[in-house]
Order: sequence, then C-alpha cells, then structure tokens
Amino acid sequence: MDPLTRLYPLPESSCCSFENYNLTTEWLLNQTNHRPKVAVICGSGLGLLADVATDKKIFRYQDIPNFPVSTVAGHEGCLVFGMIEDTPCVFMQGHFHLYEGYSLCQVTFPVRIFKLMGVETVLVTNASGGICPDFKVGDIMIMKDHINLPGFAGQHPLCGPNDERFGIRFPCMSDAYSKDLRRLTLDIVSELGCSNYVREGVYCMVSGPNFETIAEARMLRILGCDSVGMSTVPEVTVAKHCGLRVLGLSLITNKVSLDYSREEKVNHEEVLEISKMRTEVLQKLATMIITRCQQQSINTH
Ligand SMILES: O=P(O)(O)O[C@@H]1C[C@H](O)[C@@H](CO)O1
Ligand code: HPA
Repeated sequence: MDPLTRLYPLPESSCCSFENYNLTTEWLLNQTNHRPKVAVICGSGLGLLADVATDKKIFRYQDIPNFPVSTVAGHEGCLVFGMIEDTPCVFMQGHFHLYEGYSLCQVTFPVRIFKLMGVETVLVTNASGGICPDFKVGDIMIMKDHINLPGFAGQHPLCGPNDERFGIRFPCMSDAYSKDLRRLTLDIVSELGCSNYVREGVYCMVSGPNFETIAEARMLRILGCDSVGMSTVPEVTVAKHCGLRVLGLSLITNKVSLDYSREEKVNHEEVLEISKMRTEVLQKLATMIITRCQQQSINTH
C-alpha cells in the first residue's frame, strides 16, 4: 500500500490514488496510438467541438476503467481522440459536476490522465450565465480568472494529501489562465471578425444544480463575477497544479436575473439551444487556437 494511503485512509469515493490514474492511463495508451498534446473539455451542448477532428478513436466513458459517467443532457459521455490538422488532441464530450454527486477527485480525474498521457495544453469550455450587464446571450467570454466559491467552503479538488508527483502543496493560482493563450485567442478572434461578441471576464463557480436566486446573483455581481456556471474551476485548478497550460472559453447562454421584475426564467434547454447556435464559430475558433498554440509551444521549447 502506498504510504499516503496508509497515513490517510480515504473513503473510496473522495480520492483517487496514483495507481488509479496510472491504470486508466495505461489502459488508454494500450487501446490507441494517439498521443494527444492538447485536451479539450467540452461543456454543456459543446461536444460537437470534436466533430472537426480527423482519424478519430472514440471511447464511451462507461467503458474506460475508473472513469465517471455523464448523467446530464448535452454531455454525450465520450472521450474522442483525433487530429486537428497536425495536432493530436483528445476531446471530452461532456464533463462532470459536483451536483451529479461526484467528488471533486472524480470530477477532475480525466485532467490527471491527460497529464500522464503527455498533454501540454487544456482548453476548457462551458456554458454560463452572464452577470456583467454588458454581456449578451451568445457572447463568448475568454476566462481571465475565476472565483472558486465551493473552494471557499472546503469543496476543493486539492484538499487532502498532496501527491508531489502531480504538483506542489500550495500552488499559485493568480495566473491560472495562460496570458499567451488569451492573447493568441484575441488575435484569432479579430482575424475571424468576431470581436463584437467576444469578451474577457471572471467566471464564478457555484455548485448548482439550481440556477441562482436574484439575491445570490446580486451578491456575485458585487464580488466581481462577470459570469456564473457550475463547472470548470476544479478542472482548471488541477490542471494548473500539474503544470498544464490552460485556456478557458465560456459561452454566455443566458442573462442572469438581477432584477425582481424580470419575467424570463432560465432553463437547461435554453442553455443547450444557445450552445448549438454557436457551435460553428466555436469549432473554427478552437481549431485555430489548437493549431497555433501547438506552434507557439514548439517555438518556446
Ligand atoms: O458547461 P457546463 O457543464 O458548466 O454547463 C452549465 C452548468 C450546468 O451543467 C448546465 C446548466 O444549464 O449548464
Ligand atoms: N447559472 C449557473 N450556471 C449556468 C447558468 C446560470 O445562469 N447558465 C448556464 N450555466
């Protein structure tokens, strides 16, 4: 038994051992010749980002040892290996959430698998509600920073024994989102002529599954949040901890109500509808980012 496990006997569902990560990594490496350099985590309704990849090899989450399964509509539950031009990639069609009942170790499990497989860059995507009054439905927000609200209450993926093989005990999080990748994205956005609906902003994670009350939304606005969602922050935290470069794109699928007189009520179907509407542009954006970020990474090594 590894000494950490002996020191800290953990309930089965709350933490994953290095052996679990290794087993899943080895299993995947034995099943495919793909050796991804970029991982794309697709949020609600955004699984179609994988459609543009070529030479695909697809695994259902339920068939991968130790992998959680998706339980939410708009999360297909497939791991897709494939090429974006010359770059080997892996796409998660659907990710995991606290509100599904998963521990944060389970939610972030795939990120460490990607690290062990040799991935260098992670592109995370999600759907979120716009809090910044300037944001419109259909805007794409480049994540500049985040607020880990569940983390404030101890729901943090790095709580528990730290495994130095992944990263240090007290990682810096002030630069979680790569400045180079954000700059690259802004350049591509201006080339594509879509600057009018791309913004930068701060994403706040709440646990969900209910959408915010008006008082909660007002509080988040005072705290400096530009959008609110129910995912991504755990994956980003774990990715940064183990030295991966991170870029986050959040699609604003609805405006969060800050006003008691507002009649519109948000629902998940609307979230999926807006995601579908923006699929094409997000596919184009992701393809260009992936191709060029690999060049950027080759040039800087
Ligand atoms: O992209 P994610 O999974 O963060 O999607 C948001 C949060 C909830 O899962 C769902 C609510 O409609 O959309
Ligand atoms: N709140 C929280 N999560 C979300 C929202 C929202 O308004 N929209 C999409 N995901």
